[in-house]
Amino acid sequence: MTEDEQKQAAAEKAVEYIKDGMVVGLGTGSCAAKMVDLVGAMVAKGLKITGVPTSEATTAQARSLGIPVVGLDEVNVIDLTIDGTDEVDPQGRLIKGGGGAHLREKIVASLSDRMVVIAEAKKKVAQLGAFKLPVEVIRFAAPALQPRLEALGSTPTLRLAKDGTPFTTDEGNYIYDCDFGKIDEPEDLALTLSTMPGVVEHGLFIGFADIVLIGTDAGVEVIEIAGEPSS
Ligand SMILES: O=C(CO)[C@H](O)[C@H](O)COP(=O)(O)O
Repeated sequence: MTEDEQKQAAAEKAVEYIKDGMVVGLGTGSCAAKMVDLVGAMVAKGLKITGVPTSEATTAQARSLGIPVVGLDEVNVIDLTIDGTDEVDPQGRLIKGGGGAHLREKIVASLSDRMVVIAEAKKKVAQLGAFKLPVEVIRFAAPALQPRLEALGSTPTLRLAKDGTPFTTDEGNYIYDCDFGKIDEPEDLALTLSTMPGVVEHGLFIGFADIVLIGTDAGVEVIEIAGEPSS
């Protein structure tokens, strides 16, 4: 199976968790986009599914497919969120934010009854940290935060857009991609980053994933994660 086929297989398995009438958090990224396409096909067949998109890109995709989309002012409950990931470890801890949408993604996931994570096989890792941790920061604070992120043991690189200017998130912030090497204590790092003034959100998702679906050559691996508090 190619990576693309693995993503497609994981997305197809994920939409089996969607029932008629559900409010569904719609993730961001190439794997999530395949899931959104499938949700669009379900809506076209007559299922009543309402989407809560996690980015402007996903909002545009969902609207183009005829999926009714709402903001957080219009929903009380999000039944299920389906989203991709950049890394997932055996405890279901994630690094997200490769697409720069982890702020909205984490908010939507935190409001959801369940989070289903979908990915191709290479995203499953023994230990988090080969993927640089995205840390979204307020622009005003960016120059001051670079040395502070270095002091935590990382090499932070300001993410740039294709034109060489700083990449700006949907919320108008910057992102430092932080190379921490292997992350021994993700919970401690998550807490440290969350308490730094100027840091808006980091890409560590701990305690969010309920089910992880990994597309592999042997089919979709279904990993059920035992519940723990999220951070
Ligand atoms: O966190 C994300 C966006 O902020 C994505 O879910 C993550 O980057 C995975 O994307 P892809 O499926 O394209 O590899």
